[in-house]
Amino acid sequence: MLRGRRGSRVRALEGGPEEEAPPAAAAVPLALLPSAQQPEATAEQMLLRGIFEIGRGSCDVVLTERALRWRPILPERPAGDPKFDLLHKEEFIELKDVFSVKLKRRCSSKQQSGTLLGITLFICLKKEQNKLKDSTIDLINLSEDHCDLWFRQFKKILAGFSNRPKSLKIFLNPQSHKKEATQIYYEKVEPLLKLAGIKTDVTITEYEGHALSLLKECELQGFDGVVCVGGDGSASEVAHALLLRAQKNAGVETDCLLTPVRAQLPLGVIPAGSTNVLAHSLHGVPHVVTATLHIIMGHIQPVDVCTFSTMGKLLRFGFSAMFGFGGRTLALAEKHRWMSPNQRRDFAVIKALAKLKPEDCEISFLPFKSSQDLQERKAQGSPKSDCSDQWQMIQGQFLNVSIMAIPCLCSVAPRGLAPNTRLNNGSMALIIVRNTSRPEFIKHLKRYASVKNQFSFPFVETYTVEEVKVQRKNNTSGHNPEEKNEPYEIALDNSFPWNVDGDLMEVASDVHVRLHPRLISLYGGGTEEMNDSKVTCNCL
Ligand SMILES: Nc1ncnc2c1ncn2[C@@H]1O[C@H](COP(=O)(O)OP(=O)(O)OP(=O)(O)O)[C@@H](O)[C@H]1O
Repeated sequence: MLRGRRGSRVRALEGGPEEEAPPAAAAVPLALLPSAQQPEATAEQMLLRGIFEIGRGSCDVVLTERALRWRPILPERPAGDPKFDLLHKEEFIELKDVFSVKLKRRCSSKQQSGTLLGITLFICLKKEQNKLKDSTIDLINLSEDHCDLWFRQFKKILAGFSNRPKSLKIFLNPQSHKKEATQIYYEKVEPLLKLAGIKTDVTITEYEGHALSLLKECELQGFDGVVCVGGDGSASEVAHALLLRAQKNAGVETDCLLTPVRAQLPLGVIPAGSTNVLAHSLHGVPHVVTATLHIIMGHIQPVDVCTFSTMGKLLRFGFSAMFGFGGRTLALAEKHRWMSPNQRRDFAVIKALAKLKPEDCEISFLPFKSSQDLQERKAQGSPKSDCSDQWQMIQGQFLNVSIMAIPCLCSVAPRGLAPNTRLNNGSMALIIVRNTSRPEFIKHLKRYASVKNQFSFPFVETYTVEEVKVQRKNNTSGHNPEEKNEPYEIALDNSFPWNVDGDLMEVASDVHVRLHPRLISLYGGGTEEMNDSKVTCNCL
């Protein structure tokens, strides 16, 4: 059993912003508050008081609306004993960190339910670097009546957390990464969901696009959220499907989509793919138990989403995109699916570097206007819609262009591919890498893994934007007819692949990317800055 030090709170998770019960739940871990701000036990309404054995001794235990507090019961203070205060110090947990309660019984093969020993509380602990961990606290008391009273009170308190899901629709991609998603789900995720009393309905996807086609029609009434177990491709497909469904339900035309409606259900992402950029960005770490506990605790974050359209037609919803080097690397990796995920990623990076070529493009973008900027413009009498004058245009030869609504944390870029973007700051990062020599470009790529700024090169430009339009100019510069290439390589030389959330998107014409603030809610908690992350790409 994991327990806090004497005199301290068992260090548990801080609550998400939409945590509802108990009424006065704090958003900051209490242990971090100055002592004057910590809730006084006396100031809270006491619900129950009794004696339980916790750890090795009997304790005086008090349950209030927001915390469980206990103090060891010690004999009279011996005169001048300095250890007394230390031993007598109070410990506590906040109830918002409790996700399940069970009666604890001695296992017995003969009896159906063994002798009652007490109550077990299941709690969510915060570990280092954004990780969460489940743990237990045993409250030992052999009295059936006593335990029953406390057990019912804990159940009542847990039922008050209305933001926590009670029923989830799960999509699991058995082919993700090295085909371990099924094992991850049944060994690590399902036991925790069961413990928390969450009902599940699992669909194992059979082909690419399966989750999308099911989500068009399937009944979602009665579910509190949808969860995807897989990599970025799967998570993005489910997010896209939820948003399409929301437009259809609201009767919104998806062509010329200016203001899409929000997805109705929150999405949980359990990382089980080759790249887990979405889960990593959401939780600060691609950790299965952390992702599961955020879902169980009902921690929800609204997240910005982009629409990708061409000629007024919606292509898809997504969180991030790249073209140029990033698009070609993915296209090459997809052609070599038979290799292991790491092998094909390294192979594709090296091959794309060997055949590095710029895209001749015109990129127009609408710079991000903060609400303060807009108020100032309004005060000057210019409405928001009148923004044609603000579009800026860049033309040239670009080695790589990234358009990202989320920071895109991943193993090769622990601070993120777009570290200046947040999950819901209403803007996208536009990162443009102009044509340069291969060694200079490699230097820039290597910076993603280091603590140095990857953008401090004269050939890299970054913008904070709301909209981007990409127009590809005739591009024949890359293909040398004297080079002996495989047919797919010639096709790749002439194609214009986009990497949208790790999925290939081939588009013949111009692409319009527009940001939609807080369009979907994802299960996840706030993240701490990562500073000593390990980098796991060794191909450069
Ligand atoms: N049964 C299946 N067989 C083949 N492909 C599938 C199946 N189920 C889902 N897919 C598709 O596989 C694609 C990639 O899956 P996913 O993202 O989960 O794993 P990955 O490729 O290992 O990870 P990443 O996309 O993060 O690199 C998704 O676009 C999804 O639609």
